[in-house]
Amino acid sequence: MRLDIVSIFPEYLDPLRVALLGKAIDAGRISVDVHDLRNWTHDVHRSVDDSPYGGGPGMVMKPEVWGPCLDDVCPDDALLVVPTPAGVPFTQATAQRWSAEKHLVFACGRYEGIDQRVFDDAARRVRVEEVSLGDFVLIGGEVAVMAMIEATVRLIDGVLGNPRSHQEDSFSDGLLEGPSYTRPVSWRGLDVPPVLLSGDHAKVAQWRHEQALERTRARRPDLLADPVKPAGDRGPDSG
Ligand SMILES: CN1CCN(Cc2ccc(Cn3ccc4ccc(-c5n[nH]c(N)c5C#N)cc43)cc2)CC1
Repeated sequence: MRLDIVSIFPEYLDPLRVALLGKAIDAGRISVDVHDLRNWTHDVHRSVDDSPYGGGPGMVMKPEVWGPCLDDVCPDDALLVVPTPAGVPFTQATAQRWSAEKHLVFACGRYEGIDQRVFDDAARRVRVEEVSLGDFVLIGGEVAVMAMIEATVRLIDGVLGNPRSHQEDSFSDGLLEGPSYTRPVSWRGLDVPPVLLSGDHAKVAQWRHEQALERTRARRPDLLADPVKPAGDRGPDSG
């Protein structure tokens, strides 16, 4: 998988080159190129933003800068991902779907966002997905992009040391995973649940499922509430 990321703070993406993702880059399983949007500016001040039409707070990022940048960075067969608070929710199913892509391009906005015409124009030749990391407001797209990339790339064969790790992810069976334990068997007066020491794999599996259900009921009843809702990713046409 090829990843291209555009930002006015390219150094913000440096953590992508650490640990497992760094190993995946070194192993050639993924390539990561980060582009400084200001390289596509035209003026001495290297301006990337301007006041919003119709008034309102803050500034909006200029189409005359983003357009030429995406013309250069995003080929027609890539998927262009735009993190935004107004996007379709990013979920494990989104990550699963994206993990099959050959080329992802991420547009990291700042200020109050990017002129909408940038994506309306891009959509004339590439697939565009405007996606939100969650119901909270960040200052820019970089943190969201790093989370989305990590969630997506870890699903690519060979990136995680233990392939079973993501096969038993939270959400993969629709439930939160239950508690985990390791040595020592007793710690500060707290003991590991005896069933985990029993060696009875069927009982361990049953107990873990019960714990997952109990935790999901307590913390995420919404995951259990609507059996009619489509189980997986509703994809880019979900409006
Ligand atoms: C008058 N209007 C003007 C717009 N604001 C909304 C608004 C728009 C952008 C920003 C800052 N920002 C800029 C680029 C960018 C990308 C992603 C995210 C982001 N935040 N939270 C997520 N889950 C995100 C993701 N993924 C935030 C971003 C902040 C607030 C309402 C009032």
